[in-house]
Amino acid sequence: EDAGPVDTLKVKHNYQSDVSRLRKIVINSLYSHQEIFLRELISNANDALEKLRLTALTDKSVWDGSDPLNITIKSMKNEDGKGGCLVVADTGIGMTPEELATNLGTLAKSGTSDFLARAEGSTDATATGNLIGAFGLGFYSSFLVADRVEVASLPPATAKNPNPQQHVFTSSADDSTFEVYPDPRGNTLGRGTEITLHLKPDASEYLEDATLSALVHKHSAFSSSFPIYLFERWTEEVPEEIEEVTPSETEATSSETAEVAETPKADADEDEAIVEDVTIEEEAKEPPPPKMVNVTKEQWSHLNKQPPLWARDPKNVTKEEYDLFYTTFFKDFQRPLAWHHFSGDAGSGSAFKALLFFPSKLPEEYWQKPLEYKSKDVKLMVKRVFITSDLGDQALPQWASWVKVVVDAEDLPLNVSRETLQSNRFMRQLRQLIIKRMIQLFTKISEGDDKAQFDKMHETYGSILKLGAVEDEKNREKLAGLARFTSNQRNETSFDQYVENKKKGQKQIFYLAEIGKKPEDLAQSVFIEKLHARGYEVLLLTEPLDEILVGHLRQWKGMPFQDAAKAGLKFGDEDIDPEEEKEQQKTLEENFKPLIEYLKKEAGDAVRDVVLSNRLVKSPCAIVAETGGYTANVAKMMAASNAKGNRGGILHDYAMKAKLLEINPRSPLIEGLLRRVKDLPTDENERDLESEEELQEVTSILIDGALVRSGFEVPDNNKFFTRVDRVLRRSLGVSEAATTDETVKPAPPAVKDLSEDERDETPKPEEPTGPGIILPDHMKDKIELTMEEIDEEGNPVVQHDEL
Ligand SMILES: Nc1ncnc2c1ncn2[C@@H]1O[C@H](COP(=O)(O)OP(=O)(O)OP(=O)(O)O)[C@@H](O)[C@H]1O
Repeated sequence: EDAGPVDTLKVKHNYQSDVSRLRKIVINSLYSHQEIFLRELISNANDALEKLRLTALTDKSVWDGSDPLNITIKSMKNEDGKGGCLVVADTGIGMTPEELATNLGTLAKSGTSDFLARAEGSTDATATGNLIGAFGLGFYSSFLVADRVEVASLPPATAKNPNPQQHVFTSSADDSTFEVYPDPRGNTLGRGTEITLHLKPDASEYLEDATLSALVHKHSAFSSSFPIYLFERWTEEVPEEIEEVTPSETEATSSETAEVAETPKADADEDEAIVEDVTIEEEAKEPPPPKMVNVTKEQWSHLNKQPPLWARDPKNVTKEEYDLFYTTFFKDFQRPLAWHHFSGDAGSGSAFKALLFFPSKLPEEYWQKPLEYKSKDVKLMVKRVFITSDLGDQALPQWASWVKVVVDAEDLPLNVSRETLQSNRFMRQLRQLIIKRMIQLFTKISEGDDKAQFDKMHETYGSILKLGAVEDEKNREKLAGLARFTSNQRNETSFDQYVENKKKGQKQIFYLAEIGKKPEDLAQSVFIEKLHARGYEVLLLTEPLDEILVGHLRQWKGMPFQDAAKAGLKFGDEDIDPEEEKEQQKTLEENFKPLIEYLKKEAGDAVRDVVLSNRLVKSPCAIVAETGGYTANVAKMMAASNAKGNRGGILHDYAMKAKLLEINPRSPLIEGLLRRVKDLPTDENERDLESEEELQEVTSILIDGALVRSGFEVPDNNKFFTRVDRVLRRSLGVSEAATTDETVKPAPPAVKDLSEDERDETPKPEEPTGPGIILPDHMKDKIELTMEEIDEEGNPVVQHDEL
């Protein structure tokens, strides 16, 4: 075959493998999401127009503002009525042939492999659909509806590329290759990109104007601030009188307006050009009623005529419109949790309108590294023109960096460069302004009646509020006030609610912290036994940031925070009955003095002191950290993070040891121990060493038990269990000297020592040759094995014959 002049210029490329994989997913598993292709193409067209406009800010030769920036959609049915093409075009930045090949032939997006793996692993089409909603398939979604796609593109002339040439990228749905070649039609576009989709037979609905118009309204009404035009044709029946023209004159009329029909002007909606193509259906018959004729009318109709949502009066915007705006503008497939639509002057006279959204879910990448996440969704517009989403030095603090905002300023000069923007007063105020509005929105949800929304807010943003309170000193009080905690009395309480609930005389906010523990388990802790029994509220802090936050706040409304696992706990009513209480305490201390002295000696280094407890009800004892000492929770964090800080230093050692053993004078166990200690003979000659050792052992188990009960680890697990074993034996009356039969069945011989045949043979069940030991045949006459069974006391029971 003779290669035509164009064919010789065609360059064939292979798709990068990721692209092939992606196209496969598109073609095979996304049938039910066909319609998203239009949204994706419009979004790309919008980006290309935005890019052109931004480039033109600094380089007027690219676009001097004279020709319109717009997106057009036109369908063309085949003559035979079967199938046809859909053409989506823009007058944006366009692509060079190299860009056509790289942009459309490779996947440069981060996270693509992850997306592919997830989409390929999923059998659930809806899940894949959601993934795509989140990820955006972009250009490749064309193959959902098209067998073949042609992309003609022409970039603007620049100093570097003074004579750009229009090129075509073409590929079929089932090809693993694509071609790029000069457009045989020449530079027809003027500038921009034109995508022609040769629709699959099952996608012919996208040739219908009504379907296309509905789709644009559904998915793309808010996705572009550039006009989107649809080429519409329809037939009207009109009285014959207007058609007092000959067919040739009609053609002339139509060609006069053809230009308008072909390329919509920027103001096409005011100047709607209608092309009338007339067919005379019937021969003129006499007389009236007037003859009716069918007239085909055509028009570029402006689909997104409404001003952008943020510029409208909030009173006239419906919830559906906010939802739709959010999902299309910020490309999220889930509806937002809440929004705030406001305007103002940023204190500097710069009038602006803004829309702020809380997503209902935060991106995975935010949770993975919240401290490195950079906001990309504060979109700054000037007079409806997108300028930047890079706030540079004025970026939001980490806790707020996920928020999605569009701000449209009226008074900023349109050609502000990004650099001058950074130092602009409005920009400096923008950050505080957004944060203020975010806190207002959180407060509104907190105080509102929508319980479902409130719950969702705490599920999604609970930790964010705490992060904010820790990170953002200026807004600490406000954010901490919004945070909710579980307590021993209710599932959610704020610091304010806690303070309202305080008991008479109570001067401390009680809390107990252990990361990762369930609040209901924490509620069982020894440390809050008495607080709980007496009806005091204790905050149960189980999230990583909780304790840090409490540490930063130190107090709330004048009430200091008190760790229930630490010394210093005061109910606040200790002074109500001072004389009687003090007397009682004195007697108790006097009474328990011998036990306290004994325990101090026995506890050795494990604790710094032993005291009578005022926080225990049922438990015999607990280990309490002193002020400056590590609680079990902190000790665990230190171990987990392998914190080097003071480790090995004097402070660290002090903090590790700064613990008190608190004993409960009303516990029968402690009373029992006291009796035994009191009974110890004081005379050297009367000492009973065995019972002294027993008492030491019991005491040691009690202390270790207190450590465990209080969340610490025992210093030596082996010693602990050896002691427990001994005490168990004693209580069961088993001899302490009795040893355990430690005979075990040895592993069979190594496979490499067996002959070939034996290796393949499946082992036959053998007659037992001894206490459960099976020898392979070839070893039976080589090995002599004697075994003896012993009883508990270690005495032989039966003597087995030799094997
Ligand atoms: N109409 C267009 N005009 C100019 N360039 C385009 C056009 N459509 C696509 N491109 C280029 O091709 C690239 C790939 O497009 P694709 O739709 O696959 O991904 P994307 O637009 O980068 O991502 P996403 O669709 O998720 O926003 C774009 O980044 C852009 O550079």
